[in-house]
Amino acid sequence: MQDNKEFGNVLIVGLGMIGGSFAKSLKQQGLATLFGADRRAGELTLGVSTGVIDYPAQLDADTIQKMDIIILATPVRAMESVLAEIKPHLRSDTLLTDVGSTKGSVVAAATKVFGAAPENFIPGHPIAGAEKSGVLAANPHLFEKHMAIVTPLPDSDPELLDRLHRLWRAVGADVVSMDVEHHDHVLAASSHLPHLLAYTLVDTLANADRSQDIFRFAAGGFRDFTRIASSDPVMWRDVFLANKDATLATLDLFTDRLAEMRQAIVEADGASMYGVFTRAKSARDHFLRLLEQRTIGKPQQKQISMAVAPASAVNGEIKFTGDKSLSHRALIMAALSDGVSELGNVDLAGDVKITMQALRDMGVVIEEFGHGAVRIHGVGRTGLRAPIAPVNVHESATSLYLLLPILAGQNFPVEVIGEGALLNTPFTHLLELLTRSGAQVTSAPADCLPFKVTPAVIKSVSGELPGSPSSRLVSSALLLSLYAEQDSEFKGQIAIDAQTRGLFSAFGVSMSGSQCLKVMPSPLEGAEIDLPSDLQQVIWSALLAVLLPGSSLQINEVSTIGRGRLLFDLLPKMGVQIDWLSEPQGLFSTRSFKVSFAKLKGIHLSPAEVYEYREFLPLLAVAAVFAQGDSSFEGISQLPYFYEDRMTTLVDGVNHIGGDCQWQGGVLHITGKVPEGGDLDSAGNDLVALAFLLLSARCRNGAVVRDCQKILEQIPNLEEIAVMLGLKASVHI
Ligand SMILES: NC(=O)C1=CN([C@@H]2O[C@H](COP(=O)(O)OP(=O)(O)OC[C@H]3O[C@@H](n4cnc5c(N)ncnc54)[C@H](O)[C@@H]3O)[C@@H](O)[C@H]2O)C=CC1
Ligand SMILES: O=C(O)C(=O)Cc1ccc(O)cc1
Repeated sequence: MQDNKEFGNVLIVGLGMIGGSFAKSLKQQGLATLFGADRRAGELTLGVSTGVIDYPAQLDADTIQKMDIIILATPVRAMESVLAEIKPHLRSDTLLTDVGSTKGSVVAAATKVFGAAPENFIPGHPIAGAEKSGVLAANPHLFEKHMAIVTPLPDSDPELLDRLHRLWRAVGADVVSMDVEHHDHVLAASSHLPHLLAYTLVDTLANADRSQDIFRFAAGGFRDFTRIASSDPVMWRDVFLANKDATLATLDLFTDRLAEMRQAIVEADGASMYGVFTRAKSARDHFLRLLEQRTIGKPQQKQISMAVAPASAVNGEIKFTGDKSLSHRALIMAALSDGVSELGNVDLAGDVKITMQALRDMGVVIEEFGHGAVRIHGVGRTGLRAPIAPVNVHESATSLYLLLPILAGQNFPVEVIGEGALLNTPFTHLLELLTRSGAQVTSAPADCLPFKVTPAVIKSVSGELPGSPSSRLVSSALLLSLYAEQDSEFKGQIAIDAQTRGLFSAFGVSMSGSQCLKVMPSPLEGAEIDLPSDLQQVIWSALLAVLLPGSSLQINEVSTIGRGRLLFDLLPKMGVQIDWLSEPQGLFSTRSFKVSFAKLKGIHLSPAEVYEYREFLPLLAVAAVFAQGDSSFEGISQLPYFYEDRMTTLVDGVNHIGGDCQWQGGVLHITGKVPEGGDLDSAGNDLVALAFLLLSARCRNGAVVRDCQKILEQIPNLEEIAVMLGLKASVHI
């Protein structure tokens, strides 16, 4: 027997599917010498012959005393008698653990047997399994990319806890730690209740009249829903005997909801049913994506690049999905309205999905009809419902800026959490805006997420906004003003663009004044709005046509107010010729136009222009790279820091592939010059990536744009659009 293996001698008591899978993985990796004990001798014989264990064993003094690790893998109610057998011979430095599906009962059994749970006993539970049982179902890969929960007790030995973590990691699991009671409540809902429902459903139908036909014509749904009713009956009987209270609590909750569904059917209340189904569908879709990330590997860690070969010409006609920023805000305002809104051409990708999920979690019914058509059943300004879990804005700063002000105006407390880079971002200006208006928001240190929002009276949102406000901060202020007791008056820097005014007026909110803007809080009315094309994509494709000789591109339904003024004011100054094909129409003065190849001229942007067009600076800078003569952008350093970061990444990329951009005294100077091409790193910034794709199309040798995950999340059909326009772009993972 070798004892130089990392985990030494390991004994599995209960060599069934889970114990066998564990043993097989350790044995195949050569990490331990495996012993198996089972009350069924046949399982041990099979265990040896199929290479799951090295030796069959008894729970006698000789065996127990030479073990470094003992893992209990019997059904949970058998563990007490197994512990009693082991106790007399157990060494204090042997790690004693288990894999049982309930934890309170196992701790109670150990306490009963030992007087108090010993320091070397640390319970565990893999969240991986199958409806199979027995050692022949052992699968050494069962735990890979799944979670294993450990529930250390107050006196657990830290060194042995460390060994338990290493043990689970060795079989491929991600280890999480939680307390016993929490474990039993969470698992009662996520695992025990579904098994109870599956067993009961199959049993009900199997004994029903017409049961033959019910099973004969059972569609895929029945099979999916009831797979787990093939699980081991002894194991599951034990689970429900062992986790009685937590299972009853979740079962009662479910029974109440089922009764509500029954009532909805009695009353033919389609709206309620639809609400539950849409919420459940989107919650599950969202949850499945998270699960996929766990099992397939996290996509945000995958590097996605786009290679662009020098392109010839772009031609044809195109209409883009709706403006992202308007989509976000229109959804929120519709959700807060006292009626039903019909929105068309909404961009439902990327960050907008996160906002939508949060609204659904708070009781808003959103119907999707494809191609960006949605119907939203508004709940009124203060009609959101407290979500079951914290509101998660993931990595979307926009969702945070738009949701936080409306959460501040609700009458329930709520926690807001985020992920990734957002967790290290201070939101000082946003918090300042909210708290000085009377909102109650507390944050983690350094103004970072998570935030706790408690109900409070919003007094007024008046005054100057902190710093040189970002577009998001302006939106936060406007949304917050919907909750203010008094009219809000904005002064100074803040210029509310015509699109925003249009959006607010569509929902019945009036604004007056231009220098000193007043927002009168009032109930919102449901609206019918068709959103204009996304302006980033419009400007991107228009510049693509302008840069590539032989191009002629028609772009449909573009808003020509607000930032849409770019098309009238700024681009023509650079030599772009816009041929308007239709008269302005509707709320956003939407028009179609044609744009063709043109020789660009350098441009000088004042600080006011830089502020107004701050979201478009990366695209404008790339246009300047290909323009004749010099360009300069003043005042970038006075913008919120992330605009400057964005431009720094852009400038580094341009210079890296042979362009000529220089910062002098805070002014960005760009000398027109066609770069050679090469590698462009967008550092995960979506707008920089979009600008780099434009840059690549016209470089001498094409280029590869790195780190395109975010832009592909925001514009999922970007590759398709590029190909449709005639751009030679391809995605590489
Ligand atoms: N099946 C699953 O998907 C999962 C099960 N678990 C837990 O893992 C444990 C084992 O489950 P499975 O491997 O699925 O069951 P299994 O039925 O495949 O294996 C259990 C084994 O324990 C043996 N056994 C029963 N009483 C015994 C006793 N007093 N002394 C010695 N051996 C005894 C049985 O003969 C059998 O071989 C259970 O506690 C269960 O709650 C945890 C996660 C997933
Ligand atoms: O087969 C399935 O889908 C399961 O649900 C597996 C499972 C069963 C019991 C557990 O305690 C953990 C996982």
